[in-house]
Amino acid sequence: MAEPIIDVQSLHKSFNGHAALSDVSFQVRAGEMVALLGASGSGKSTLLRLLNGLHRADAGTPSVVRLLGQPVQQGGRLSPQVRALRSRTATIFQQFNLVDRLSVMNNVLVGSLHRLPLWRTLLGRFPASERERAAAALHRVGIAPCAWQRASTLSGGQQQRAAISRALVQGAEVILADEPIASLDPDASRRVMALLAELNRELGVTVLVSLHQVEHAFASCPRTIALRHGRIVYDGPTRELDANRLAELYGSQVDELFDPAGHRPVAAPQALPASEALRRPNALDTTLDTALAA
Ligand SMILES: Nc1ncnc2c1ncn2[C@@H]1O[C@H](COP(=O)(O)OP(=O)(O)OP(=O)(O)O)[C@@H](O)[C@H]1O
Repeated sequence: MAEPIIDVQSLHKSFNGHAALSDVSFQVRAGEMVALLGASGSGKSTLLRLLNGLHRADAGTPSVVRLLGQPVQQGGRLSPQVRALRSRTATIFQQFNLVDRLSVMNNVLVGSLHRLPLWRTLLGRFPASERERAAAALHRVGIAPCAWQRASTLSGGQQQRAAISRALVQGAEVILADEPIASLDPDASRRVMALLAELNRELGVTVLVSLHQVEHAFASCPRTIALRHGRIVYDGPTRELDANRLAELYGSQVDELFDPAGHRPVAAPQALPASEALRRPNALDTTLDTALAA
């Protein structure tokens, strides 16, 4: 069987002597879409940050993280491959992490920086192939008409779709999404989750997405890994996580895992007309270097 694309063994992480994660082990295979479910403080963000090397596990523990068959860290020491692995892995954050005053197009082009020579990135001169790739990504996520707007003028759902386009332009093989819908309204949440599921299904991108609410795991993720107080309490088919099972696993915290609006089916992302982006000249690209350097 193929090597897992995410491989976590006996992961331990504490902050100021308090365990945030204890003995966490799991594997994710290429092409899976997995929900990381848990109430507030259960360790979801900490785990995702350990996966991309933004946190180190506790020194002296047997903690191992491997991504795409390469080591990220072991026993609290980062591997030299971390930077290279980050270019093959995209992290999507709750707060989108776009540069507000750059156009959506230029934010998305940031995904291509790891492929380009420094002089091009400093001059903001992106090759036509990268611009076409960015325009296609914006079209795919349904926000092509917004390509030349400032990122700050987009709605939360549109900003999150821009962040996902950046991951597409990057060519990420794995998307680690840290509560990507936590600040979105229900409709935008469903569309963003449907989009992640579409990319997983159609492009084979492996997705690990942390979620507060089980409804979204049901709608989009065949498998759920549930965390409670920093430990895995369930790892299996999402469909087997009924209300009784969740109550058993989470006790009084269970209410946090249900959307008060209830379970509704996920809408397919709306297909919008082709981008004007392909027709636009380079004019705004020159602002990119200044903004990135600031
Ligand atoms: N940088 C930090 N310094 C100190 N404690 C931290 C830090 N980051 C996380 N923690 C603690 O680790 C535990 C797990 O936090 P984490 O943010 O990973 O949980 P979470 O499941 O992502 O929560 P939420 O859903 O609220 O974002 C919590 O007790 C939190 O207070």
